[in-house]
Amino acid sequence: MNILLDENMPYAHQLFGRLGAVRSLPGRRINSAALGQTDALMVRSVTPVTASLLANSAIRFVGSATAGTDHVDEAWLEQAGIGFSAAPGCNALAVVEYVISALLSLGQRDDFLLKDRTVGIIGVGNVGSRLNQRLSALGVRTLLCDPLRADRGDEGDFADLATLVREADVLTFHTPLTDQGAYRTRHLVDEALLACLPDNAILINACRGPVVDNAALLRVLQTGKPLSVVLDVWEPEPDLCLPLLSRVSLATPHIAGYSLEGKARGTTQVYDAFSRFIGVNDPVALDSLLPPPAVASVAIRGELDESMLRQLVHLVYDVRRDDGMLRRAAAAAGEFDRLRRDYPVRREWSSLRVETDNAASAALLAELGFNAGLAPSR
Ligand SMILES: NC(=O)C1=CN([C@@H]2O[C@H](COP(=O)(O)OP(=O)(O)OC[C@H]3O[C@@H](n4cnc5c(N)ncnc54)[C@H](O)[C@@H]3O)[C@@H](O)[C@H]2O)C=CC1
Ligand SMILES: O=C(O)C(=O)[C@H](O)COP(=O)(O)O
Repeated sequence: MNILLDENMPYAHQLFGRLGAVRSLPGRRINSAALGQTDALMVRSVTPVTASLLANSAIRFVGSATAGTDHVDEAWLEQAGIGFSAAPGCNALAVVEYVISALLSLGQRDDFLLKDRTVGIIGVGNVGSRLNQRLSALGVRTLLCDPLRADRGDEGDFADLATLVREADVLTFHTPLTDQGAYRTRHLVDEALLACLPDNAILINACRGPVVDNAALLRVLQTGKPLSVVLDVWEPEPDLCLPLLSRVSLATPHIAGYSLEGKARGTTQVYDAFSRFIGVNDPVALDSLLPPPAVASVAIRGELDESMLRQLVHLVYDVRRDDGMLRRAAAAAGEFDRLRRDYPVRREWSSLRVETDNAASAALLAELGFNAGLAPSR
């Protein structure tokens, strides 16, 4: 069995090596000539998986260690009889932690409390629903927009996008990138929507670059309209529009989902799916792979306020580090992908043990996903 891997998949050599001969390549260099006699291909989001890649290949299975699947022609794979699995939800918590870090950072910069803001979440799937749960635990008012779920009759209070634009202080987008049908998301944020945003609104895109019309966004920012913009994803990638970069509040190189846990879960989910596909029963426990975190525990006292929460959140992950990294490197060719390839180890909140002497704080921290414990006060 010959297996070709995207090089940006932690633990993949170790795991897929149990099933066959493995080699890896940068995702953007995986093309039909590179496939040779490969039987199974494991990609991330930068490799378009289409008929032109696979039509004359021996590939029987494709895994994508990502939540998004807009790079994969799933209909073609199905009619070609090629197995496929993505990794739904693998990095949802990482994106949530990215968004909350961004909001707490902007709150510190602009002197507002998150709990006084209304956050509109567009796309209430794996990321959006977890973001809603954590923000609600923090007492933040949220408004939810997911017309597919609303039309399906899912439980929940769903509003339309126009309501969120009117009523929310923050709009954060967590939809797939789609081009067809009533729910298409390409350029969901266009010039008309941007014009309707109230002054001082916060716009976050951590899903796919083209969900926001980047040229329209630049034009609006150039007029001096006061907006705070957080962009993790760009239109197009890996090319960066430097004038846009210079006008956004936080800019990162498509790493919102790049916690070690998130990337490792992506690998294990496609490993489990491929194992099942070839009839091997060898499930992998994520915890058996992960190293201990650099910062393992911390003790706090008293009631948790937003400033203390910000410090805890940023002890684990601070989006401003990645913003600085991108701004320092952005002008040079190839840096967007290099920053992603050499991304430093980043852990999720669950990796931090927080001991507190306050029962309410312990309960809140546990609800937020920290490894919280109540310690007797001394
Ligand atoms: N920046 C990053 O590193 C990451 C980006 N992503 C992107 O974020 C997207 C969302 O991730 P998940 O929540 O895991 O996906 P998901 O598939 O669990 O949820 C997506 C939700 O968006 C909804 N939706 C679809 N069209 C919509 C529309 N027109 N308006 C409002 N809602 C709509 C769907 O009904 C679904 O509930 C992924 O498709 C991927 O493209 C995901 C993970 C990491
Ligand atoms: O899972 C997704 O969807 C993502 O956007 C990934 O976090 C992106 O990572 P790469 O596939 O570009 O390494």
